[in-house]
Amino acid sequence: ETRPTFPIEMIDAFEAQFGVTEGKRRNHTKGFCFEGHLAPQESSIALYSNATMFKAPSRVIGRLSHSGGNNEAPDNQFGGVGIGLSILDQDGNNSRMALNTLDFFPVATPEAFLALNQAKALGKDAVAKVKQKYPEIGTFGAHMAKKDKTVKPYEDQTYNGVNSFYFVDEAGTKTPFRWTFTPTKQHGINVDTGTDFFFDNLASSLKRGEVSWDMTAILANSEDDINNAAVQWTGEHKTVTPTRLVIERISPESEGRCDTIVFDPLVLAKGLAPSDDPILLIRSPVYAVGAGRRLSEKAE
Ligand code: HEM
Repeated sequence: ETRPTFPIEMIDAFEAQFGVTEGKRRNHTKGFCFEGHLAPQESSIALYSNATMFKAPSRVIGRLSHSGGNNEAPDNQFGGVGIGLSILDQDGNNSRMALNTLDFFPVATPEAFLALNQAKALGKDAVAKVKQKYPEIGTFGAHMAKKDKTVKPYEDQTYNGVNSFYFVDEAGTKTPFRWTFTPTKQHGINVDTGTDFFFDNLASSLKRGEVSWDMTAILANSEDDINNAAVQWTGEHKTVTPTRLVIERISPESEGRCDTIVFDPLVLAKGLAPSDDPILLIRSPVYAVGAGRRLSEKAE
């Protein structure tokens, strides 16, 4: 149970850390829109989920973005990136997803994430204190230190759901899983690089061929921690790839259809359900508070 003011405190912490770009998102601020579709793949998904999006093609409006609240985040330096999807299936149901390039989350609870972000606005000493209180931040830091820091365009990234969800079948049986979107090929960097080349690179990749990801679900083993996003699932896992995300076209936010969409991961059609992961459950009200601020700035 989190206090009602938590989402406001969380958005205030992003604003203290990054400042405000009026009318823009408070996190994942820099990005652009795309449109595309989902193409169903493995019919064995019917064992786990009766979602329409896995049976018939769906339309997608999405957004690719840099993590963090810096609207000038450079494309030519390593950093986290993300993808948001708003999926309209053939029965008219809408589902939303937002994934990023983390292998697991730095903290297990909303309270720890708030403390970490408030500390980042204050400086190194404050962050060191938060790290002492939440040792999982150290585990995460050690993992990130070993990660390949090669700059990759949005279309070459693997995106992870980080939080767990459930597939739900016709009988209501639930199967816990985590998403991982794997690019079906590597496109590489094909344009001049600078602080802003991701849009042009994706435009060029689209001209050369299909830009797509296999949307693979990693099914939980019995010992996996479902409700703790700070714990990575390791070892052998059963997977199923119910569908493929295909990008058709991209547009700047000012011209695209994604800008007013809130990629709230709790908007889910039948066949999918959220886990009890507290990090997942807090995202919905936090994104809503952020959306309230940015959309009212636009309305002024
Ligand atoms: C407590 C944890 C988290 C907080 C407080 C948080 C906060 C936010 C906020 C404020 C936004 C902007 C929302 C908007 O204005 O519409 C955002 C966007 C986003 N978040 Fe999170 N987030 C959290 C966890 C996560 C996790 C675990 C993931 C991925 C696995 C994720 C992926 C994304 C992505 C991809 C976007 C951009 C979506 C778009 O293009 O609008 N976030 N987040």
